Amino acid sequence: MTSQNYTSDAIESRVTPGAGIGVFSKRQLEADEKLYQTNDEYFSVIYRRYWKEVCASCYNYDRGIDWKVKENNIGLAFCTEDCRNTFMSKLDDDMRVFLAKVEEYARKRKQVREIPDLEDDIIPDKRIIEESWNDSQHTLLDIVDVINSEKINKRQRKFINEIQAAGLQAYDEDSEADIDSIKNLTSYILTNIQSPSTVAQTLELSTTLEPYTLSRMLDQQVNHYLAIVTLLPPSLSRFALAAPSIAKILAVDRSNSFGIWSGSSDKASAQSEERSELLGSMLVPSLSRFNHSCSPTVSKSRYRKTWTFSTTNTVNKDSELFITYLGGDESMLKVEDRRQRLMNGWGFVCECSKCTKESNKSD
Ligand SMILES: C[S@@+](CC[C@H](N)C(=O)[O-])C[C@H]1O[C@@H](n2cnc3c(N)ncnc32)[C@H](O)[C@@H]1O
Repeated sequence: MTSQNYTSDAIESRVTPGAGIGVFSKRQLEADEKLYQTNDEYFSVIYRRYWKEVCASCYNYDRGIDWKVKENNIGLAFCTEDCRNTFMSKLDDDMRVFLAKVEEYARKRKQVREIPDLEDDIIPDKRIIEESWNDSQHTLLDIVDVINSEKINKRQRKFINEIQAAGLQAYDEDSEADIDSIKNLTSYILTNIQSPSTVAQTLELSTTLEPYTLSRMLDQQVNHYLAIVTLLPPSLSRFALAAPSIAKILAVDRSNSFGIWSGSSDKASAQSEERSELLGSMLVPSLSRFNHSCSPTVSKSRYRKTWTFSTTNTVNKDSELFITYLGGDESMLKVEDRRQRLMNGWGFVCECSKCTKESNKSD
């Protein structure tokens, strides 16, 4: 068993053959049994396009209507004053300064017009990714030194300006994608300040997928991260995560995060997700030990920020429990197509009982 344990008397995490760690029943489970409900700390990002429509505190979304209660200087909106107070009470003055600086910095991205030549890009492999992040760790330590120096001299100012300028270089015509990346990386640091144990849990998760489809995205994320660290007030500089940890969290994020779909806010189902908009994403490490099966035994649903996991049928004691990583209609696909989607999206060959049975039949 690992620290990724569950408080429930019904389930626990255990090692499972071929797929790292999975979630198992500790006793016989009935159909429709609620297994786990969480409001745990997590990393999350509401995509820039939707920031005025999604309450940053409870994720309330009402058909795309803008919320009136706003904290403009940190780029967040709230459905009620209560939600604003709940959210803001968790931020001390230094955190507010940091988030306001990030918002100001992210807004500058919209003014960048220059699009680099996008030809001849490669997909970075594990070695290239590790080298890039490891190399950036030296720069990160230099930045932290500058932040903590009593008086910043001309040379140090120039160094910080260069780091910040590099973070604003466009890699995509869609400036909002860059802003989402800046905000997502900021949420890693914020979570490290507010809940270091969440970061520790996340670093324990396994993933089979690299987070980048192109090397310019890797460069850009390294540049974004270093620029964000320059914005930390001295008192918070010790919370800057080491660059290799950021690389790991990004990889886990890509294969473990749950989408925040507009349709699943008030009644969650795979079908409503299909028809709705993707408002953001959240990574909940305490829910990330469930492996995938194309014939799942557990369904997950979200009401605002609370996730509930329930059984779909009876489950014997000591059985592994599975959710599906695929959307509603995807479960109807042929085994080859399902496996391809899981390979593209999560980087593994699905060996679930349904795929194994169907692939034996088609051989
Ligand atoms: C959300 S995590 C699940 C927890 C993970 N097993 C762990 O040890 O942290 C997703 C990862 O689990 C593995 N996985 C999940 N379902 C699988 C399956 N049906 N077949 C093979 N590997 C699977 C893959 O490595 C995938 O990237």
